[in-house]
Amino acid sequence: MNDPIATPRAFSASAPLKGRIAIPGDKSISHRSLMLSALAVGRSRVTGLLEGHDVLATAAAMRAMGAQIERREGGEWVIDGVGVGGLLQPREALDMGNSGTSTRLLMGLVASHPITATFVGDASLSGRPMGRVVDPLSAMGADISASPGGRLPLMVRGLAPAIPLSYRLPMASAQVKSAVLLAGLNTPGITEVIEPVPTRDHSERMLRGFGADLTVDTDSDGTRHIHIRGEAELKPQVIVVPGDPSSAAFFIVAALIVPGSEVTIANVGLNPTRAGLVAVLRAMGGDIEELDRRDVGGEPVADLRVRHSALKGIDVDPAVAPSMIDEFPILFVAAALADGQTTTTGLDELRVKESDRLAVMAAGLRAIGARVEEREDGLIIDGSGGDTLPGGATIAGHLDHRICMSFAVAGLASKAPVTVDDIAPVATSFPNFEALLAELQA
Ligand SMILES: O=C(O)C1=C[C@@H](OP(=O)(O)O)[C@@H](O)[C@H](O)C1
Ligand SMILES: C=C(OP(=O)(O)O)C(=O)O
Repeated sequence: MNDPIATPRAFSASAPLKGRIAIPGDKSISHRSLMLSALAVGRSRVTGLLEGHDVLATAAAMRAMGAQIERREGGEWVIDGVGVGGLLQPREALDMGNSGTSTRLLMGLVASHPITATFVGDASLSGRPMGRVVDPLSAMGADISASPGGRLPLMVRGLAPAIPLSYRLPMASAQVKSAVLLAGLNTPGITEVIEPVPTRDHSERMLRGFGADLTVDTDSDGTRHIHIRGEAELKPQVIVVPGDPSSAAFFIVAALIVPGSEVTIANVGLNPTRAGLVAVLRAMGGDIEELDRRDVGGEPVADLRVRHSALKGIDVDPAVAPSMIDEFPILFVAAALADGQTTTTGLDELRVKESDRLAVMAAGLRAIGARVEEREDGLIIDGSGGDTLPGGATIAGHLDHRICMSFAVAGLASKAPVTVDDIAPVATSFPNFEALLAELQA
């Protein structure tokens, strides 16, 4: 799915960013909208779906397993589901492209259906650990043969009826949680996921919205016990996908670090399990105002007005990490422009994303003149105090959209241009990133 010919792109010191933009739909909610609609009985309609490569990989896979999925003119998606238990054997390998979410959640779905599916992906995805879903899904009875190290390509032979499981998550991962809950959808009895550290809760909200019997009990120490009753019948839904806070993050930081900027980002999802970056940037002195807080599709949403701000370095509490796990690359850029030191810890999970985001961000920021120390589980960054960075380097994006966009934003506050070696990966999550940037620069 990635362009075999690299498309380098240079980003240079920017005039103030001004104006109002709307960012595309939330990637996590878009994946789940397609999967759950494809399992409902009847026709669902989705607007605001993110039409990035990752989500399109999910759409293609659900089609290959029997769902009818169509994009109508005007951007509405219409999905005719097969019903829980009704997924068909795909004829060919499911190409997951660059998408960890597609892979892990779909492995969960296949695990409790009487079908066999092979999962393949690009070079980045093929290096990422799948053992974290192989373990619980095998315990539910799926027969999974993975490549060495628990990697792709791998084959899942589902078991129906599967065996209900009570599973305590060994790492904070919404993908692993969701894989087990989705497997539980077609498993007789109650499947339980025990979540010691809360992660994004879109699966729970949406499963309930589709009519599944799902309950959450929280212990006094915050541990969540999520129960789903299997062999559920899902009812079709009309879904409006809110804007993706992980995409908004790039323009929030861009507006904060480019002098003279004032930008309004419309329709940003602010589910508390996703909104960590806004709180951290405010603690650094960022001027981020919430306008018109409202509810879109069962998720809190607001427009954000962001003005250029003098940022100061802080110690980021590792407890907020799961609520901003994909936003650390762009936070590191903000920290590189702040006054004083920013420390981050507890970020081991960043090493197994589309790239090793700690190593790649540390190397790239150093290459453009920032002062960065890489630790096992985080970065320590001594900021420039608001001065532009030297820039003038070409950054390897390692097939990681968030790395590419982070260095694009860094280029806007650098003396010499910052070149991203291949801009193509941005289309996995944010196809109109460059177009929106150009709008704000016009
Ligand atoms: O469930 C999801 O939609 C996601 C969960 C997170 O991954 P992990 O579960 O690996 O933390 C996140 O990084 C990813 O972009 C999307
Ligand atoms: C980690 C990410 O996605 P995925 O795991 O779905 O590839 C991301 O979008 O930053």
